[in-house]
Amino acid sequence: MAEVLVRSLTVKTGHATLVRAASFNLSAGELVIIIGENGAGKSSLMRAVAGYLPVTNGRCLIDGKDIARLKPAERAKLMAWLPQSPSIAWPIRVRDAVALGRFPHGAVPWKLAPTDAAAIDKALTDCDLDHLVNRSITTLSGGELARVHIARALACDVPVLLADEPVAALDPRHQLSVMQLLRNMTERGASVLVILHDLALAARFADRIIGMKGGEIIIDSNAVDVISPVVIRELFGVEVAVNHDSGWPQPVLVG
Ligand SMILES: Nc1ncnc2c1ncn2[C@@H]1O[C@H](COP(=O)(O)OP(=O)(O)OP(=O)(O)O)[C@@H](O)[C@H]1O
Repeated sequence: MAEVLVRSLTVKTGHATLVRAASFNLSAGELVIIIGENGAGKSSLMRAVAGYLPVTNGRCLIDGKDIARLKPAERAKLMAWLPQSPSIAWPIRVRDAVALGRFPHGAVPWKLAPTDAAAIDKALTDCDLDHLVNRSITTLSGGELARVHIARALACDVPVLLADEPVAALDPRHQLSVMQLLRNMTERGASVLVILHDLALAARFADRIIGMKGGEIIIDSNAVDVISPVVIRELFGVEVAVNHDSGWPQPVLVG
């Protein structure tokens, strides 16, 4: 279990400010979802939290330790980051690609401890990849490959998971099952931060939703507060009607 505290985080590159004074908490057992228009700064914020983008001002702490000061090996034991467009350059088998997720625990694919093998097998099954374990990743469809990357992140089995649009390439059934997997992780105590463009999925699964615009956090609240016509108009410049019949706010584009 781990807690992430982000305080007044600013990221600048050249003359551009990608993230401006962002502050939020990600506690153990929480699923927090970031939404916002293209270019709002969501990925930049997540990359900075993950320690892969230099922070200009502010701090990002994990259990009180400054993430930027952690050695990569220490950080990898605490936090997994699934980028928006992950890539593995070699034509390796699906199972070996997922096994890469066990590197932070000292595993190598040709010498897996029983705990490593169990984590890999569970991630493969959870991501509906059992029938593809021996396929080369270069032969997979876009959605199948996306599920391999998600499985690799799940196999890390670390306290904090950051995932940048993990379900964008998935069909509705796999979108729901992956979001449910993330929810299950939080129920076991993990802290999960996800970027999503699907507002209905965000509303259904999030404990909190962070709305970003122009590099700033505009709102950080529950789904009912964020998925409202006023806030969605401010964040995205579109009109929505919101239906609450299913127990969570479901936005529908209107006009
Ligand atoms: N190295 C850079 N130099 C200049 N501008 C950059 C750089 N990296 C990112 N940006 C800009 O910063 C802004 C935020 O980018 P970011 O990738 O964080 O957006 P995002 O909210 O994740 O968008 P999307 O929904 O399209 O993935 C964008 O306008 C992008 O063009």
